[in-house]
Amino acid sequence: MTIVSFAGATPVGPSLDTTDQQWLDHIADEVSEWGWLTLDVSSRLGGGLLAGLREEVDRLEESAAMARAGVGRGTAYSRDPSVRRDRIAWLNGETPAQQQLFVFLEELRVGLNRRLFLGLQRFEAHYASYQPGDFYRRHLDSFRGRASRVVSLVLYLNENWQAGDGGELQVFNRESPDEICGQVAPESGRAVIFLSEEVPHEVLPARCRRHSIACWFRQDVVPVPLTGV
Ligand SMILES: O=C(O)CCC(=O)C(=O)O
Ligand SMILES: [Fe+2]
Repeated sequence: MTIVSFAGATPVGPSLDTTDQQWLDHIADEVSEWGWLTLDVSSRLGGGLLAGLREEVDRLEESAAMARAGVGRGTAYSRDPSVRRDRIAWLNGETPAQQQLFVFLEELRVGLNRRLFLGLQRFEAHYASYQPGDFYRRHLDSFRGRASRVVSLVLYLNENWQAGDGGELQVFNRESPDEICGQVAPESGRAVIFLSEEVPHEVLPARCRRHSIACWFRQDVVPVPLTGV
């Protein structure tokens, strides 16, 4: 697995205009109030970039470059198909589409740090592909106190997703985790942002092929070794 860092390469913060600042204010407010939010990022990313990312994941899938995803890390890592069934490919930031996406993610990293003092150092991102019947059972993206994944962002890439196509992201209340507080359809250009350690979530079984990019903003510069911890 390749974990890609992209920290500090583009000095985007000071050049953002008022609209960008208000947009970042809104994200930070919702994250601190509720722990999560959904956003339409299609106009920010542009149809060309979304199409470019879609083409990349299609190509990766066709060339069998996507591998079954696992859960946990170190000795706790397992590929348990009763928990998750998607296939993934890590982004390396080398293609023009990925570079453009990384500029956007970097803006968010800096913007969230300025507003919420989260100390986010870098991000990592992978494409995910769910085939009909695939799901990802309820989970948190990070264990509290590991200072690893702190903020999660999922960007959906599916055009013309219909109500019966399944594959919604079901989000649970961070205060009372049995309470469902939202269902997000994985439509192209929609993103969901949430606190990795706090907000339980699950991907309901998809009935059509479902593509997304999952990103995590992390507090560590390099992963902390798990042995002896
Ligand atoms: O694709 C989604 O909606 C969420 C995926 C997810 O929870 C994960 O990869 O950790
Ligand atoms: Fe997750």
